[in-house]
Amino acid sequence: METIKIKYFSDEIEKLRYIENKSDWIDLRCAKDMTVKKGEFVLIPLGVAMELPKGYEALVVPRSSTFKNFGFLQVNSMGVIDETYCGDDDQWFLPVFATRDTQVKVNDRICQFRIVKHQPTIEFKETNELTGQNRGGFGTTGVN
Ligand SMILES: O=c1ccn([C@H]2C[C@H](O)[C@@H](COP(=O)(O)OP(=O)(O)OP(=O)(O)O)O2)c(=O)[nH]1
Repeated sequence: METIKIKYFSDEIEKLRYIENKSDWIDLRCAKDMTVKKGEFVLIPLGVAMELPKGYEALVVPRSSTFKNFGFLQVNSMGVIDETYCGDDDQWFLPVFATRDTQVKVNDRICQFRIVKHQPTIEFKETNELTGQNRGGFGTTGVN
């Protein structure tokens, strides 16, 4: 069990909950009503800032239903919340592109996150030749 210190920027959103036995990804909510025009890029405030456990970062992705419900595409594909993003004003945001005129309401569940451990320290060692077997190049295994 890990503990996350969390600050809410809105009284109108429900508190985050870890739900057991379903999916361990945790839903995040939109912190204000927003009307967005087709073709616009906006940062959706998620109404929370957190101090992640030491040695962890958080990954933010859309819910499966986000595109169907709102027509939003997450422009960075996956948000990475660094452990150092832990200040009092460090609210989490979801950067999105609206593919149609749309509305999102305060407290709507818009995306989800989980925490993951940092990768180990990595040293790059340059070589002129790799000894592994070639796979045939990018995208060569076909569709079946
Ligand atoms: O979808 C996202 C991605 C990032 N962040 C916050 C947390 C993260 O720690 C910080 C910086 O993100 P990142 O390092 O990916 O962005 P950058 O473009 O490299 O900006 P910076 O110069 O602030 O590092 O912004 C979000 O709130 N939502």
